[in-house]
Amino acid sequence: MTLPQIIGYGLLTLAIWKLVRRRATLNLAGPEKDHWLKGLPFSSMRFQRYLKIAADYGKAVKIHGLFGQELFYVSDPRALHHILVKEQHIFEENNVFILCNKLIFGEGLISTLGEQHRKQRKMINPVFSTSNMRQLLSIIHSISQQLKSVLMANLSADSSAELDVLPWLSRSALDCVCEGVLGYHSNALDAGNGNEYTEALRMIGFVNFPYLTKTVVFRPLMPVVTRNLSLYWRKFVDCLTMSWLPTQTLRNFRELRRIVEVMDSASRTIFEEKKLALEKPSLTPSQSNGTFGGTREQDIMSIMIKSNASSSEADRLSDAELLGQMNVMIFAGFETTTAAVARALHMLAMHPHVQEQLRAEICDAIAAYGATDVDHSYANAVVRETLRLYPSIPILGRTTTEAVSVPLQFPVRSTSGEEISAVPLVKNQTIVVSVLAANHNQAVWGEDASEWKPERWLNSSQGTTPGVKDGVKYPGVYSSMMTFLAGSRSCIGFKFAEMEINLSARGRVGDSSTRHPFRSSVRTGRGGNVKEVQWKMGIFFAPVVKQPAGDGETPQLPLSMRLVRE
Ligand code: HEM
Repeated sequence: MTLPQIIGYGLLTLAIWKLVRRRATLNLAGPEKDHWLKGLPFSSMRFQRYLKIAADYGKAVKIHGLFGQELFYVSDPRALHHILVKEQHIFEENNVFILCNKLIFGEGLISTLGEQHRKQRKMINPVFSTSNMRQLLSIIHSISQQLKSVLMANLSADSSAELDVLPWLSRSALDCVCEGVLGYHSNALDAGNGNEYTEALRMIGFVNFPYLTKTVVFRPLMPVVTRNLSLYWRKFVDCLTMSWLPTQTLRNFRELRRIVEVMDSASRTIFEEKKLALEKPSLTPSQSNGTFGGTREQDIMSIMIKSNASSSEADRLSDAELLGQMNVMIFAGFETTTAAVARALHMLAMHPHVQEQLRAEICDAIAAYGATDVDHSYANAVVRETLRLYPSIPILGRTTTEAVSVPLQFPVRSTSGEEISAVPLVKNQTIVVSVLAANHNQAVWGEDASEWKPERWLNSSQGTTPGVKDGVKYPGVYSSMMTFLAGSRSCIGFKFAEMEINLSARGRVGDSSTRHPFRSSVRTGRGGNVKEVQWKMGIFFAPVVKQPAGDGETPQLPLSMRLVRE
């Protein structure tokens, strides 16, 4: 055995020992663990399982993770307000999450805690104002048009054709976030024109190769490695990434490291070019177009750099912190929106009547106003309902920094069966926030909570507000749903995301300039097998084709599409 392997196994044993010797502390009812090692089985049926646990045991439940670790699985509205808004400082992201994000993306929002995070939010929040987002509308719209052209090139005039739309939606989402956040033309939709940076960014998504998921095995080791090997930990990583170490996991790790290096070097160049362009406004746009295509100064990073430069010294972020935001935002805004647009198209494909109604509304609006950015209420309803029912990030973690009691809206049972309306937690308790169960909670969304019904958002004008019942609602930043979370660590880019998903989804159904929109329906077929799409739950949801028609693993979304001529 080699030295790095001995150290690796040693650290793993230490981590396992720490986990195994944990005491039972969570006084809550919940399902038995299915497996002594794995806890809850992470099978492809996780979606239904996570909902069933909340339906069977209530909105605060004890579940088990790896090595029997007790997890507080929570979707109660009052508890989530307490955890994410009121006492957020007691419920932080865990060390492993923060440290890994810092190693991969630098010092951006998802890599910082406490005062540093608060300072960053204060600077960045105004950058995502509605007026700044509206400035980006035309850029997103033109990328949506380009997506349309690419899809149309794959369709013949009259007959329908099957098309895996997922890679194109992913490329389009990357172009949107690169243009919107960096002012960088990634040209991902122009498939033959990728450069090293664009390819590296594509690789951090789930569609191409989920390096972040596949190297997850190293994550628990990171705090131990960085703390105990201090200055030498980089050397340790060098050993791990030596080319002669054979396993696939290590190869994935090496590839992730290469991707991080490409991202880091490119974002530094873009950052320097931006600073130069802002310092020397006399340069013409073509002079200021640097290695990566220059900036229009409307993008989020340009606005952020400008506003940072004019803020007080106490509020100002360092260059390293500004740089970190670039990588973090590309990551945070890329596959989350890909998944949401893909899900919206899939839902429209399965509900032709909704698709028809949406198309009619879009065509009517265009006939009446002739504009491309009229607000479409039915399109908004389709997007909202999709984001509610299928949140791109279904569950997320937090850890308590001190012992605390969490109040509940809806009482649950303790381990011994008595009713409790608050849950005492010890320090370092791992919490699983279930966005999924919150968004499906019948107590606030009604008995049809798990049905896809865009109309529920239209009825709100008749006096009922979706997601509010008897004064009880979730604290989410977006329409009372938890998809973009709540409080000071909620999604900072939700307005950007909503705008992009809305334009991408309605652009596929009705189009203002050509009036030759797409129709899609789920494809049946080849070899007599129906291509049934299933959404696998991981860090994000990803569509795959069920066996035997597909392999049940490769992310893809085959739709049958045809052009509709009026
Ligand atoms: C459908 C699309 C999206 C969904 C569902 C989504 C959801 C979320 C969620 C749940 C979080 C909290 C994560 C956590 O606490 O661990 C988050 C954070 C974040 N999101 Fe989004 N997001 C989306 C799109 C975007 C976009 C387009 C951007 C940027 C342009 C963005 C930027 C961020 C950032 C920077 C954070 C970290 C905020 C912080 O820690 O203060 N997101 N997002």
